[in-house]
Amino acid sequence: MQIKDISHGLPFMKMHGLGNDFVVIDSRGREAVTTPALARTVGSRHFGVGFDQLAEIRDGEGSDITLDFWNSDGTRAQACGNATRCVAAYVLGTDGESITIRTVRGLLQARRDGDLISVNMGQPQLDWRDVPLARAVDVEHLPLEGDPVAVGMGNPHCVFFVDDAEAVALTVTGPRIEHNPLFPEQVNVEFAEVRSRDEIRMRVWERGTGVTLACGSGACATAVAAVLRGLTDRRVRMELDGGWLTLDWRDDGVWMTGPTAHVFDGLLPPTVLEA
Ligand SMILES: N[C@H](CCC[C@H](N)C(=O)O)C(=O)O
Repeated sequence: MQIKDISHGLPFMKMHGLGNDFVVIDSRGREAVTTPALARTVGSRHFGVGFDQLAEIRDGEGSDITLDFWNSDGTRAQACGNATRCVAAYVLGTDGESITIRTVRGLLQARRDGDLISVNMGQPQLDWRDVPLARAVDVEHLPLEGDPVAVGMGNPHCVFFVDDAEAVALTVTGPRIEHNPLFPEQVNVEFAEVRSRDEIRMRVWERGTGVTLACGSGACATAVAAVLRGLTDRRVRMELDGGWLTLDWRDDGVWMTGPTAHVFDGLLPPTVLEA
């Protein structure tokens, strides 16, 4: 798919991890093409292809590949766990075992795990400046109703522990928290119901996108928050609206394991490059 001449159309792949869906553009060997306007145009579910995130693959920088993430509102995301796993599956092909991926957040490692793909999403950021938060507060107990935990996974997350995740009004509470002034770069919002020491049910409102069926970095942040609160062990299974992930907070970072799917290959008209 590494096509250099894109004057007649821009090839893309539609992929998803647990229903968290992506347009993937392989720009290795040429200039990157994504702009905020292109992301918004292609990201519209009415007027474009539609996606939760766009992932653009670029040549590696001391890594096998470099990966940039965009939300459907045209903003950048520093991390996207599910897209990282999908792109890893594509680059690994049938024979590859392990690759390194440069992202804004640093160098990530992904590897095949049977039919699944695992990625090390790195260590969580637990200093308020790194999340980032607007002022010095206890990240384990934010001064917000519901007593949430703030966790950075390259991107910011705010994790609420609730009795019943199904009962949460995601579209009401999500945007309210996303735009709370405590989060200068806005925030992804997770609602987690702890079922046992090794199982969590989680639902998510994503910054710049809205309700999605799953969020990999959000799943990592939720697993970390649950460990910090003493609610679960370091390895948990997590049920999201779109399926299951396994999270394991190890000495070298938070590993996330789950399925990936390639849906179809397509060609965007050259006009998207003028947007
Ligand atoms: N779905 C992604 C996260 C997107 C995060 C994005 N909404 C942001 O602005 O940080 C994941 O699997 O990690």
